[in-house]
Amino acid sequence: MRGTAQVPASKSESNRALIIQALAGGGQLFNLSDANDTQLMQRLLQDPVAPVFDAEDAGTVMRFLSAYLAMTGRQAELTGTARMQERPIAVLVDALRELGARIEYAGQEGYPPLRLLGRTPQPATAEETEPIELTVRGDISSQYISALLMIAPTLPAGLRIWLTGKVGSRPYIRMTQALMQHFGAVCRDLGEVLEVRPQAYQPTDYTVEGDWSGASYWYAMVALAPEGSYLTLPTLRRYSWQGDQAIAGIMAQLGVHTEFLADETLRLTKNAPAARLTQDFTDCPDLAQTVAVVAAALGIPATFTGLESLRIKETDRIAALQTELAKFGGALTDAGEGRFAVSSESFQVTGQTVATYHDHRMAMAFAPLALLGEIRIEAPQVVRKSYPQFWQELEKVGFSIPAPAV
Ligand SMILES: O=C(O)C1=C[C@@H](OP(=O)(O)O)[C@@H](O)[C@H](O)C1
Ligand SMILES: C=C(OP(=O)(O)O)C(=O)O
Repeated sequence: MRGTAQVPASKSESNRALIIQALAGGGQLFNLSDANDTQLMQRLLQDPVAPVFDAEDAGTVMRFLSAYLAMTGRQAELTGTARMQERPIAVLVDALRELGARIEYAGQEGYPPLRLLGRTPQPATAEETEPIELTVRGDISSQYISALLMIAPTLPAGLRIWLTGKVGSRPYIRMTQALMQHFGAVCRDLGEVLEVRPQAYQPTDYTVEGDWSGASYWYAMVALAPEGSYLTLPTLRRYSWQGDQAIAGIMAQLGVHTEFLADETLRLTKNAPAARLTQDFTDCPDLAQTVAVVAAALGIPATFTGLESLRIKETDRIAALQTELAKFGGALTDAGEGRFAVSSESFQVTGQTVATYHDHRMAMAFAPLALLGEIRIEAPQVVRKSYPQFWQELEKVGFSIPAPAV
């Protein structure tokens, strides 16, 4: 395999930039993602009177818009797919209520859909200058914290958030802070405490970086490709705000060498892999599926930790991985105390059909197995959530993807 693959623009950066741009009242955004999650955010933000906002299956849209709409005092219903209605949101709703938002659950308590009923302005604190203090758990989703941080500069006295529990996806919180800062709003990060003073966002231009989570599938392909393979990936930065840049270090152990030919041109080449892998995914949960499939396919025994949030994403990703890996002779076994073992016995790719469970990452994580044999992917259009051009890019580097026989 040799060639150049285009990765999409980061949907995480895009969706933050869109919310902050709306709060800043201007600034131009370049290289916005064509992901459905971003298209959706853009559309919904442009509709000032919609009575119902449908976030579909986009976690960032659901969480960031809840905070944005609630704090701008809008009255509307916020809903999503059947799966979105199983993804918890109580931590964010509780916090927004403390900030004066009136929110009801339209269905099950603690889950979307939400009914936003407007906002009672916060009673001034004794000292007008003291920020409102919130305690927010960080062990369910970092998106609640990002959502609160982005609206924090608009609060009359700002916000101080005390984080409790094991904070997962921390780099996404740092990405939020970096984008806020880019638009002129400072967030003090004291580890357990995040503090934002009232500030005005400045309309500023921003060019979104390529998506490192999307790049992970290309790393996987190089890991499974024959000796002498290489790939070039444009738009990825040496100094990224995305925690999923961790894929470079992880894949170094699975035999992929990363080199920047220029600041935004990445070259991946094939190397010898290590004998085993131990990896904590607390900071980068979206990489777990990619790495699990590669380790199993290469027969490299691996121990994974930090997978707690996988069960509440687009699907239960642990169950989905277990079922699908088993079709090839791979396994993801719960070893207790938060540890999972990836193993495989005579891993073989012989035309199996992979179910995707409405999860873009299931489709993309298993696609690289096509380097080892024929494989069928069910509902391949799921990739539109984050990487609509994924299959076309595969064809460009030489994969043959015949239309399925009906
Ligand atoms: O803030 C973000 O852009 C994201 C945060 C992560 O979610 P959690 O914080 O729920 O782990 C990640 O899995 C998701 O794909 C995108
Ligand atoms: C978990 C994901 O997205 P979200 O939570 O934003 O739906 C993802 O893209 O893998």
